[in-house]
Amino acid sequence: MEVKARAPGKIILSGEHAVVHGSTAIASSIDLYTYVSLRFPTPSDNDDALRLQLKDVGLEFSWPIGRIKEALSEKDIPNSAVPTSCSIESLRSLAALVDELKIPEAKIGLGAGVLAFLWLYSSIQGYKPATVVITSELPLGSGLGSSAAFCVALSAALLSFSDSVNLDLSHQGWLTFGESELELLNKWAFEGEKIIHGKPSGIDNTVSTYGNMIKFKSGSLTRIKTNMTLKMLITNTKVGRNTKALVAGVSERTLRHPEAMASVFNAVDSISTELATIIQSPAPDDLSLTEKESKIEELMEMNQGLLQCMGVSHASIETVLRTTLKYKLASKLTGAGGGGCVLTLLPTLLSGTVVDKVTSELESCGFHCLTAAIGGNGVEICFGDSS
Ligand SMILES: Nc1ncnc2c1ncn2[C@@H]1O[C@H](COP(=O)(O)OP(=O)(O)O)[C@@H](O)[C@H]1O
Ligand SMILES: C[C@@](O)(CCOP(=O)(O)O)CC(=O)O
Ligand SMILES: [Mg+2]
Repeated sequence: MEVKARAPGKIILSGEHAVVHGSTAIASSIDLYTYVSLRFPTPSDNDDALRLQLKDVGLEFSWPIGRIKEALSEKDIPNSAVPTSCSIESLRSLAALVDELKIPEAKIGLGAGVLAFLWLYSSIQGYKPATVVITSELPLGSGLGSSAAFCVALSAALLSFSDSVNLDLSHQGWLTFGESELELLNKWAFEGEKIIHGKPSGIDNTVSTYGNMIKFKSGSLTRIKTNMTLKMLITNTKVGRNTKALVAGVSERTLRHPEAMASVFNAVDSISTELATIIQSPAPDDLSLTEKESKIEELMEMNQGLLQCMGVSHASIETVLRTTLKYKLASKLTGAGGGGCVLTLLPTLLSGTVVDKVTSELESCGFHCLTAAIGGNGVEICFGDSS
């Protein structure tokens, strides 16, 4: 029996970083997914290893299952119903296993993902041999939430073969979880994100779990019902960066300038609140669609300015901002910044010719533009053949 899970990536429309410090943020899922397939060997396979294939980076690892048990020997019997943080001791023992893998220096960021995998696997499934295969449509480490999609899809696949969820194994095609199961899965995914990000707000795993658009503040979500279609151009600067380091940098700046940064976070909170009001306001209300879009553009520019104050912009991001401004289009970074992806609002009345021109100018700078549908389902699973 095999299970396949898929979880979407996300864009943050406003409030990244500030959300880690308690401000409101708005995020939406996108139709680019990470897929995790999980298969247990049959007794005749006589296989006693846990195998992990990371297809996107062309790497494959395996551990005799006894080595993982040994590394986590002080741990209680795994309980998939109780999301548990990885202790410092367990993290140290698992990190020693990951060190042995000799991951190439250029791909060293993957170590954190492998650590999160080992923690989630052993906590939810215990010490059983299995093969786990991961593929993704998301660029890794670019601000589109690949780490969260990885943790959410992994938690979904692992939980679907646990005692903690009750699913119809004969269902054909993609299947969603019930509310309490989603809550459990989201909590496990958050534990994985903590290993990858250090201090995540939880917005990325939450939007990947539930899908659509959400307002998120201090760990709690409000689902947003959109009353307008937002179209965004996503430009990947292809400048690599690491969310953990950027989040830590903002926290250090906050320690150095607590009052100034509190004002910055407060301003971001107001921007996100106003953005949510605009997006949710009834379609034919006193603000026309064009007026709504102009307000959103202004809020995006203001948010970008505040992200610069936090120290997470980058020369490549500034190039995207300048380029899109030539076409009177507003942009902001999305995710952790420091490179990665930039969002540009494409207003409803914008002509296709302008979109083509701005795209080709951005691509001539060496960037990669993509369009992704905003919103859509959160995590889903499929038993058997999921093609
Ligand atoms: N498909 C994947 N295969 C392997 N590792 C992944 C995958 N997706 C995410 N990761 C892990 O997540 C890390 C990137 O997370 P992060 O720096 O938060 O950027 P983002 O979440 O914006 O893509 C990678 O370095 C890796 O450890
Ligand atoms: C910067 C932050 O707000 C979002 C990070 O997103 P990403 O990993 O860059 O896709 C961090 C967080 O909220 O946990
Ligand atoms: Mg991430």
